[in-house]
Amino acid sequence: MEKEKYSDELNVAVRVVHMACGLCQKVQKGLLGNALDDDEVKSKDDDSLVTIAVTLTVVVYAGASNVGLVSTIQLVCGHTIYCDWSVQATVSWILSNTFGSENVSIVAEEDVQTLSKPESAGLLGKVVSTVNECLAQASRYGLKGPDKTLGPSEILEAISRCNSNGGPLGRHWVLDPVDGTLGFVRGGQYAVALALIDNAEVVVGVLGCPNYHMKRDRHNKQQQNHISSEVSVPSPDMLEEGCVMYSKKGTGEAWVQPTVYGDSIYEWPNFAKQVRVSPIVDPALATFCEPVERANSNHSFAAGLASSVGLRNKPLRVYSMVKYAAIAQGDAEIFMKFARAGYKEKIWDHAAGVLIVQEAGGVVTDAGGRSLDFSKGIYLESLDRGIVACSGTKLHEKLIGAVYASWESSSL
Ligand SMILES: Nc1ncnc2c1ncn2[C@@H]1O[C@H](COP(=O)(O)OS(=O)(=O)O)[C@@H](OP(=O)(O)O)[C@H]1O
Ligand SMILES: [Mg+2]
Ligand SMILES: [Mg+2]
Ligand SMILES: [Mg+2]
Repeated sequence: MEKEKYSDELNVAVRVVHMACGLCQKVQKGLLGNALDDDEVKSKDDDSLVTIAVTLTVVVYAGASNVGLVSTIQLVCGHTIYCDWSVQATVSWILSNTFGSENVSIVAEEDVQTLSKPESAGLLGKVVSTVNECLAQASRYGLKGPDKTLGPSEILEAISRCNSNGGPLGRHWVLDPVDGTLGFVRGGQYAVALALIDNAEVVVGVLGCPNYHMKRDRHNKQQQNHISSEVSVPSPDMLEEGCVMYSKKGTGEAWVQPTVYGDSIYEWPNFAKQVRVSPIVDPALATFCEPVERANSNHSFAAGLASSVGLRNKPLRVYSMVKYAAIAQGDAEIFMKFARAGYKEKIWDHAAGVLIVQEAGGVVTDAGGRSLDFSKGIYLESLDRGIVACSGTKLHEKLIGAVYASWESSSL
């Protein structure tokens, strides 16, 4: 692939995901209010994950009447939904405005059905003001925002323009405006995921992880800037909590930047640091991550595989595509997801993360060892049982072998 191919797309995608992370962080802060103090924010010993320890649910239950509980739950749902729509509108508007709406096909998670109803006027008002506030920051990221404030119909139009079904031919942007909804409302991990698919191949992947920090590395010699010619590199001790990870197909490289919004010490133009998967090949030293909710992945099947290949560490349960980011920067070696039979995985839940892990040196396949097929529309059709992402081929082969063996023995 020529070096410059998809550079403009990557450039814009990284910037708009940075903007969207700022939007989400503001909404999440509003959602959690002032209930969380600094000492409630826990860092793991290895500094790999930052997790807010007190979930919103606990905050709600502590001293709420049933009426209060119901209204708080409604508030939580409202916040989540308006954040998703706001990000989708923002990304859609920027992509269409930059590349021309006639050239842009976007496959995204949200639609405008609920938002267009008369009873959703209040919610729509919030989305409109949130999007305009975010787009007003566009120039800070080197992007062009609208000349005047967008009205409700323009915002609805931007959201509903993301109604492409993708497919095997041509270019399609793929967007999950907020992935890991539960993580978002619980003050934990979530991601903004944007990818570009060209003729069924993921060619650009960007993962915004507002609560996940880049690996601290005092002696990193590979700080570079792909997004701008100027760059400011502050002291590595002062790293903020959020990051944006990105990659372009065929480069063999994946990069991470700290987020720049809010109180961040960073400013655009931002610096970038290369990420690489973990070198660990011994299963006894490896860590696997998986979805938090049992409803989303079969924890006991994953535990069986883990023990049969000799994994000893406890699983790292993390919301959202941050799991792919964790593999890409070497915080964990394996990600497994085995949804219940009948559930069909959607392309926006994986496209960006898969490319980033692969370009950072990892391997991602279905549980039968086949590549994921992004050519069949919004679903990963014919996915064999689940997804297995590893930091390298040795661990991957062991896990796929274990899936095969467990299947054989269960069908005896
Ligand atoms: N039943 C079922 N099985 C498997 N997967 C499902 C299921 N239902 C939903 N989803 C999709 O999973 C996305 C969230 O995945 P996570 O890894 O964050 O799950 S978890 O909350 O940590 O358990 C989630 O993405 P978001 O909706 O963007 O949060 C869904 O697309
Ligand atoms: Mg999702
Ligand atoms: Mg989502
Ligand atoms: Mg969802």
